Amino acid sequence: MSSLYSTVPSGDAAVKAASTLPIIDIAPWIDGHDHKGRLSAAAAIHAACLEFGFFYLDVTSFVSPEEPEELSRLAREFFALPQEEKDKISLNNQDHARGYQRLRENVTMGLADNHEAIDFYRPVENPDKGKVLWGENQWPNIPEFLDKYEAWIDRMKALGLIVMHAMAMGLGMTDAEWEDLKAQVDDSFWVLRILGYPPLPNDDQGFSCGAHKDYGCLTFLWADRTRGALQVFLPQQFLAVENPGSVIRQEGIEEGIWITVDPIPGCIVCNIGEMWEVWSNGLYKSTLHRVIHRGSNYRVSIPFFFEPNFDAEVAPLEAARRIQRDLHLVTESHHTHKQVLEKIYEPVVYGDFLREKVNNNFVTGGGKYN
Ligand SMILES: O=C(O)CCC(=O)C(=O)O
Ligand SMILES: [Fe+2]
Repeated sequence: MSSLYSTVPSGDAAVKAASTLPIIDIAPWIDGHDHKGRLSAAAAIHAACLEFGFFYLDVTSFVSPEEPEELSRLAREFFALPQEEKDKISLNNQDHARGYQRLRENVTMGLADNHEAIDFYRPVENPDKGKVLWGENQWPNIPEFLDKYEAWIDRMKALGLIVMHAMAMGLGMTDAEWEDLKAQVDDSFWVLRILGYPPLPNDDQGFSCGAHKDYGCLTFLWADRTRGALQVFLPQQFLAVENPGSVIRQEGIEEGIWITVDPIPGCIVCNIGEMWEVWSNGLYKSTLHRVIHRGSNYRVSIPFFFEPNFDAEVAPLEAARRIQRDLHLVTESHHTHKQVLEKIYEPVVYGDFLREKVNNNFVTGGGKYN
């Protein structure tokens, strides 16, 4: 059910091929009767969240392979249009969040990201483009674009609830606790992003997408076959035993290494965002990742961000606290665990957190990933 996968080394000296991200098959959660299968998928997700904050989800039982291929074809058709055509759905026409963003318009930590993108958010009642995040989505005028993407959004929303349920089981939540958590995500304020990456020139020291953590709940990333582009940061603590010689010191962040996470047919890459850090009271960490695409092709990726409801009050879950207390009993003398136990994450209302983030980025001229 869970297997190991080694990624291929990229040319970048700071990247080592040490990836062992698990592949977790969601099938038992699609067919209703395999309780044991569900439990072991839930346990595998729990282990992956403790260790990496990233894993592959095998979705062959849930998504037909042609579906995302078709989305990618539609995305390429849009990105191949003349600039003036693309600018007709610019996010500046709307609430500065929904719409098309030009190549290098997004800035992460002071550097322009070498990608273009279209963003869609959950539609709102009474849209008002003068209000942060409260405008209307702008769809390209390409036959079938809207229908195919809406079908994908519905599918990813359903997957979001499935993975959340599996995570609740992985944390040992009771049915009642799961119902409470479900009520925070059953009207997800989702985001769909369609990203287009021309190759980053060799002499460009920037990034296709700078290092960031996702800020929400769950990210489901479908990407085309391009290899060596997406990189995930693994802190040293998880690598020390396996491969002590390969740890690269990183200035400004923890020690660790960047691994490449290549696409696997039939799988999407799943990672957890900062809201899961709060729910799990830091038991799960959302992980830094970035994109460096230096190949010769135009890369397309389509992340779907399954987020909490806009008004969800996200606070540490009792189930995570139970696990932390158990850990504490096992390792009572261990200083780090004492600190973990004492630190309680501040609750946040997801919509307030998101609004602040978007506002700040707008004021500072920063980007989505700052
Ligand atoms: O394009 C990718 O592979 C990753 C994009 C990403 O991390 C994001 O949009 O948050
Ligand atoms: Fe991301």
